[in-house]
Amino acid sequence: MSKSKLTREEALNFHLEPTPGKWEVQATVPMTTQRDLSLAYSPGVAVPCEEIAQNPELAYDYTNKGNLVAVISNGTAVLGLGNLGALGGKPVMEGKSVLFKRFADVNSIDIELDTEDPDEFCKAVKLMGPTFGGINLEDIKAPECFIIEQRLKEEMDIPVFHDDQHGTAVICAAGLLNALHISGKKIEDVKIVLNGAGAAGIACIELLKSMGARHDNCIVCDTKGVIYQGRTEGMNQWKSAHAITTELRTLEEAMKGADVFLGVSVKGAVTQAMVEAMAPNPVIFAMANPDPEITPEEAHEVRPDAIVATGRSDYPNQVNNVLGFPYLFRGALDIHARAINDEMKIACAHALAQLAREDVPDEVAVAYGKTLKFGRDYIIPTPFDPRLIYRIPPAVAKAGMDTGAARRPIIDMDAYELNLKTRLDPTASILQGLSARARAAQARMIFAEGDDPRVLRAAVSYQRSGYGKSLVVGRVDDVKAKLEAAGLGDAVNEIEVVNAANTEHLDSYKELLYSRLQRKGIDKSDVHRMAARDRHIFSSLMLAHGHGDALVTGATRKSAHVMSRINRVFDADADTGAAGVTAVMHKGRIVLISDTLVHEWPNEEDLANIAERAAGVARHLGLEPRVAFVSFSTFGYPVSERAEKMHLAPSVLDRRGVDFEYEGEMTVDVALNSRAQEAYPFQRLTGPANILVVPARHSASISVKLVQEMAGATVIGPILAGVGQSIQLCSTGATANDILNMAILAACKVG
Ligand SMILES: NC(=O)C1=CN([C@@H]2O[C@H](COP(=O)(O)OP(=O)(O)OC[C@H]3O[C@@H](n4cnc5c(N)ncnc54)[C@H](OP(=O)(O)O)[C@@H]3O)[C@@H](O)[C@H]2O)C=CC1
Ligand SMILES: CC(=O)C(=O)O
Ligand SMILES: [Mg+2]
Repeated sequence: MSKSKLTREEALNFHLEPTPGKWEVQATVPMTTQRDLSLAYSPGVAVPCEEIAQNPELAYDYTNKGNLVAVISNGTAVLGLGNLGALGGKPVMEGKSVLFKRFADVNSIDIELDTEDPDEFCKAVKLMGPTFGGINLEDIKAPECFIIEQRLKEEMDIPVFHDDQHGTAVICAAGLLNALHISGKKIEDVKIVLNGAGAAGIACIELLKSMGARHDNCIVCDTKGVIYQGRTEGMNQWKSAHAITTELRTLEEAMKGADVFLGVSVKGAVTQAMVEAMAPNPVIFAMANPDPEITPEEAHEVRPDAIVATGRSDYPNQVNNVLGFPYLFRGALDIHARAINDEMKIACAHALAQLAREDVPDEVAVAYGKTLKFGRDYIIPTPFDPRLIYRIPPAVAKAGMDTGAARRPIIDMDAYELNLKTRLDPTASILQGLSARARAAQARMIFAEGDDPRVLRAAVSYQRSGYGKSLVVGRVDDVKAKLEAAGLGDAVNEIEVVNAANTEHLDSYKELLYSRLQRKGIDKSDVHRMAARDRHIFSSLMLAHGHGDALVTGATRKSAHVMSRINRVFDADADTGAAGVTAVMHKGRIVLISDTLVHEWPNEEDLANIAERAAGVARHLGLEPRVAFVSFSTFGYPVSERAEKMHLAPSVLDRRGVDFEYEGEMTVDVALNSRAQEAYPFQRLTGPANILVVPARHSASISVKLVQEMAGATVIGPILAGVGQSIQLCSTGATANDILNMAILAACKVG
């Protein structure tokens, strides 16, 4: 893991928490009552069973087959790491499964088969056919992968697709189309050197030849060097098909004057001298994972005119099959395809190439923290481009329908595209955007509770993920011991540990504190104790003096206690209009609830302030605010003294003339459900509310915790808004990852 700042510990922790591995199964139907049980299982389940037995096509309607893909491997070519065995490859296969879900809403499970025998492998996969809508073969070494895929394609009636072959080939072709366009060369004319004649290599060169590359212009190399006519060592029929008549014998010789280098071999297989010998404006796709054949830095050092791509996300131009397999299968599943054929793959390559040439939406620029424009450093869309989901599958589906691969053609392509737009979880892009903004902000983050191992892990992640400097308040020896116990011993030299004993600013901190508290019955010795011994106060003083840009605390003490300490230094209280806003995310929906932190029992003016604070947070998160003042009554019924302030709060906002939608009072179902809103045609919200202003802090806490515990919603916050300083409070049950998320919010100054 050379370039990125990921450490082995982080990689292991990521896989260990919150539960071992990377995914779990969830039911999509209610499973609560006796009746649910009778429907989901015996006797109700018998009905769809009988229907499907009569007409197998109905499995696409009554089971999850139509949106379920198996990622199947025997672990014989795990990335570029070699034969790690079936179990050794499982983390990669679990990873592919979650990528399917994240990028194309395809449900996927990984299956690791403990065999290197193609017959056994094929038999196992074929027998599983009824379960799945498609089979994604992964990380199976050549030449067995060719035999396996060919046989399964013949024997199965669902798409069988070896991702390392065709996924890679499709992305490589898309990137190459654009790279050649930029360097002003034609695919028919260029001399291509391919290093690696395995699964990925053979498929790449075949696809490029089918798109116009000339056989005699393509030199293929493997561990034995150039594959030439008459070579006998290390050969197989798939390599032979690409053998050429040539005197060249080594990769080094082949690279002289080459226009294009394609690497799907291993780390470091290419030297700077080889790259130096290439033709003007060379194209170098060093696609080996996790480390490329040559790094972009090394290539550019000797050839500044090169267009360089790798398989990694931490360099520009990520030529990686993650841009292909989710969308190829999405398109194929949506037409109940029998196969993914060449036309579908080529359509995918062209759609990807085309997308990269178009204007990049702002949200992508935000997510990557930089502007992307078609050119040498942007020849292929980035994996987080939100257009991929609605641009690539329609192209694939259409090609499948045009070539007879569809069992159920799509009639209305416009409706299909609209449907694809709604498939992705919007919360993922919100978090992604925040993370990019935090990275751009490079905030010096004060972590007040350096004696807590979760906080220390979050602080190390914050800094190592490139968000900025971590300033940890704690004792140096204690921090060191706790980092060592967490397996992060080397991080003690990276993060900065600050405390009253090692700061030169203690006197000015005390001065500020005294000036604020002298008329509140606090004397100088109290002030010394507070500044020197209370980490929340000490951290707040650091922030007040600009000795850090933002503060995260609250993981070790209840928020009321922490707020009282912060308020010694700042005015973060109800009188000054501060408010706590909690983001609740569930099933692709995000709702902000407020005030979850500051006001105990707000009046209508306070409620209007809270709405304004929450609207500000919503806009920071990229949401257009729609506020509902919620209660147990809707527009005055039932009449109740307790609901009156919720009834009056909208009129306070009317008076203020704010620039966002608001309405109330109403019950939560009316607020969140546009059907329920139809019963009140006069109401002014243009859709379901995304901000709920609740009557009191207890109802805020009850609502958040109820959806968290009952529905398993993801909760971020409370975000402290309206303080003028960036301070975020974690909950005492926060994990290291939750704390990191709060630091990211603090860095973005969301409050
Ligand atoms: N960026 C992306 O999206 C993808 C990247 N890859 C990467 O491509 C690489 C190969 O994967 P895959 O095709 O599945 O694996 P295979 O095992 O099927 O093939 C590996 C090929 O690389 C050749 N090779 C190994 N070492 C060298 C070397 N030093 N010089 C020249 N050739 C060498 C092998 O030669 P021989 O035949 O002589 O043994 C073989 O032909 C991996 O690094 C993988 O991570 C794969 C898929 C997608
Ligand atoms: C990306 C991928 O599939 C590989 O490196 O094997
Ligand atoms: Mg792979």
